[in-house]
Amino acid sequence: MYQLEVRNLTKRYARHTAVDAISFGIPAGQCFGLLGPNGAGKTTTIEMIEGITQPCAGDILYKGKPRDRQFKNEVGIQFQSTALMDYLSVGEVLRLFAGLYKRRADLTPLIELCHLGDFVDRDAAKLSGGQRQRLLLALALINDPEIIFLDEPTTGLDPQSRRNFWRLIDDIKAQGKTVILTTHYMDEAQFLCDQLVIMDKGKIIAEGSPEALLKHHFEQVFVCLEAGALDDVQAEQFQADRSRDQWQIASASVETTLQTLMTHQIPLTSLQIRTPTLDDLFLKLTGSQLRD
Ligand SMILES: Nc1ncnc2c1ncn2[C@@H]1O[C@H](COP(=O)(O)OP(=O)(O)OP(=O)(O)O)[C@@H](O)[C@H]1O
Repeated sequence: MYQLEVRNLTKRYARHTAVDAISFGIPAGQCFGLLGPNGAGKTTTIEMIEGITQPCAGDILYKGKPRDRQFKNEVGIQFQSTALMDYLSVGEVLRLFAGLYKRRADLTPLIELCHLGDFVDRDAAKLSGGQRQRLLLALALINDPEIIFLDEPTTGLDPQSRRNFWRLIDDIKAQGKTVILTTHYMDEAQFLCDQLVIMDKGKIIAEGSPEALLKHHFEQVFVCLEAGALDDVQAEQFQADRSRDQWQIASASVETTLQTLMTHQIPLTSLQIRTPTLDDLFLKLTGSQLRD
């Protein structure tokens, strides 16, 4: 049985269908990702599951039953901000929120888990972006939830803070909690998620583990050369695609491709070999880049 399941979940706004009869199931203890470009319907989906937005149609089941008080007690939601943070210290915010719940996590290990020990007495309003996200994460964990929802948790963070946050999510997963996140970063999805649903225009266009999805959709790797390495005639001959400032040749056999390039005396000094990513998958499925 899935810990959480949605069936034919649908949300319409006027004539626009933001989420179009999608179904998926999430086993306990996994990191489940909703991946897709802006406007795909990720936030609407997650907000319907959280109970913030009312679906137009479809079912949401928690442990096999419609969501009830138990669901409310056992989930944690990471919000983008809380107004209280402007007036209180980190420790005060945590204690205040802890007081709102019957079921609650022990604060000392929670502060340690979220690396907030050095900031307990600091004004929450004075935290950096990464520290602030860690406090919001700690607040989502304050009722010791079984499932935690994170909506675009690393948007706006610098690369180092993003990586630190990913490690933190791994630690939360190691405690057996289910993590449900939305993201439009394919590297984030690839690093964190056990299972993915890729959405576009309100529909699911692919689902599975990142590894299985890539294996299923790609037999090739990409042989990449700088833009000046091929002229247009050669590019057509090698069926090379222009991607940013590179030529990209999809190759089922790197040896054969390299031999052919050498036979045609193509300069190989800029050569790079790249395995397909979820960005490539999205491009293949929709004809557009995940991030535009
Ligand atoms: N309250 C609303 N009223 C009308 N349309 C809405 C409303 N909320 C969302 N939409 C529309 O529904 C679609 C899906 O939006 P949603 O925010 O779920 O996408 P998303 O995948 O989370 O995108 P992003 O990554 O930009 O947050 C978009 O076209 C959006 O404009």
